[in-house]
Amino acid sequence: MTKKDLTIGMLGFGTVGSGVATMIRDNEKELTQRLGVKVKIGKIVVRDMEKERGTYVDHGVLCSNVSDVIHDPDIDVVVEVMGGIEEAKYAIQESLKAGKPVITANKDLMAIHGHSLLRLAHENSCDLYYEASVAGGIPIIRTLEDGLASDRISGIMGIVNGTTNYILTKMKEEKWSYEEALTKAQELGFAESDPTSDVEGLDAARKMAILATLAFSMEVHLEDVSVEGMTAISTEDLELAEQFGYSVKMLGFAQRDEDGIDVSVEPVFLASSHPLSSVRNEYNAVYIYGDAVGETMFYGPGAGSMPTATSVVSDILAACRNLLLGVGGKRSHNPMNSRHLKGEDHQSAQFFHRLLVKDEIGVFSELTSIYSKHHASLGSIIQRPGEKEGEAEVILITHSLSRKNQGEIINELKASSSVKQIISNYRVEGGVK
Ligand SMILES: NC(=O)C1=CN([C@@H]2O[C@H](COP(=O)(O)OP(=O)(O)OC[C@H]3O[C@@H](n4cnc5c(N)ncnc54)[C@H](OP(=O)(O)O)[C@@H]3O)[C@@H](O)[C@H]2O)C=CC1
Ligand SMILES: N[C@@H](CC=O)C(=O)O
Ligand code: NA
Repeated sequence: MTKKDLTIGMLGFGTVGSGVATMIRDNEKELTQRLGVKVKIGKIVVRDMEKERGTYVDHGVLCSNVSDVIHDPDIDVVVEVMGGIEEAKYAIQESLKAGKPVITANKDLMAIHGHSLLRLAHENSCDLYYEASVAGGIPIIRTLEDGLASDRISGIMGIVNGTTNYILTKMKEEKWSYEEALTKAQELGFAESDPTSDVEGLDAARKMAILATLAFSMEVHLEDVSVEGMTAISTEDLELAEQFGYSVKMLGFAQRDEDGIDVSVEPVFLASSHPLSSVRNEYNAVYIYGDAVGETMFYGPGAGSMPTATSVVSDILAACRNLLLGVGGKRSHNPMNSRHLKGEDHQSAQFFHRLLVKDEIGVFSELTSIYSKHHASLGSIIQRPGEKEGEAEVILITHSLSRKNQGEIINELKASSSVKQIISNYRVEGGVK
């Protein structure tokens, strides 16, 4: 291909799209130097042509029809930053079929249709890059695809949703209510338009499915991720965690051993000494265990206009470079390992249980016999007076046990006449204190 300026067609001009346009304008010199040719935005598709735009844009480039971009022969690279599933999927498929490399920030789409879209990209000798879809400003996809490609990854633990980490930080440090913190996260623009997917863990689950696919070279699907949201976490739980040397974090896990893989998103009591415990506000961090490298951690902003644009524009550079060299779409999407999900009997973790029990002789020994019957040994067991006469609170931290056994313990505790309430039940990570 002879070297000419390259033209981007962008689908969407919201938080991310406007950051991309700003970066291409402000970093023009650096980008041109790195690529050897100039990159310019030729067209931008928006929904509302009349809307006031905070970022400068030549109104001649705005259009309202996706087809105006994907079928325009002058557009070399398509950037999908409009979000949603069906229309975005159609636009990406058509662009790839038309031989145009695509960059997307769309985690919702990649978590569901990523496998088929990546195959389509390879079949059409086009690149499909999606760095911004997980941990917006952290180059985590490149890290798994390239930086750690030589190693065998056995586990990932990550804070991959900025909204929930922001809420938990503000509830703990500023004593804000859950509602206040969520409203502020929405105002600051990190929460999804419907924040249910943030607080119920679905946004993090999508990101963990994408990361697990890359880490384990396996087709991990969104349905493979077990998800528990954060809405049941109380201020009391946060205080209690602190007293015991933990912080409460919404963590994504992807773990693999000889029994298979286990991918989850859940609220966790994380030891305060663990590096992920110090990740505050809307920041993201991904902790990766490789057999050879050992422990690594990648930290940075997980969302926001310019951090996310950094990943999108780096992807644009990579796609443009390949286009100029005529080597686009060479990376095949061909997971090496067949997917085998662990059953609950092979998924193990430690647990923190807080129970309200009758303050009577024999209750303590009944409790310990329930735990030992289900093969749970206890790291700590503490009894405190309850608020009412005749009640006591018991806090138990188990050693590692299977989720199956933990489920059986919970069922038995619920059925016991000595147990009035299971106040809280959390997975514990980072060592029993
Ligand atoms: N915001 C963030 O920090 C991050 C976002 N992402 C992902 O990036 C993508 C974009 O997010 P974000 O920029 O926040 O979203 P916004 O809602 O801010 O912007 C969406 C843009 O797309 C346009 N648009 C939406 N639907 C259509 C449609 N059907 N036809 C034409 N134009 C359309 C909108 O037009 P109009 O302006 O006229 O309304 C708007 O310009 C999403 O997939 C998101 O998950 C990923 C990482 C971080
Ligand atoms: N809602 C998401 C935005 C980025 O993916 C988050 O809070 O992390
Ligand atoms: Na990223």
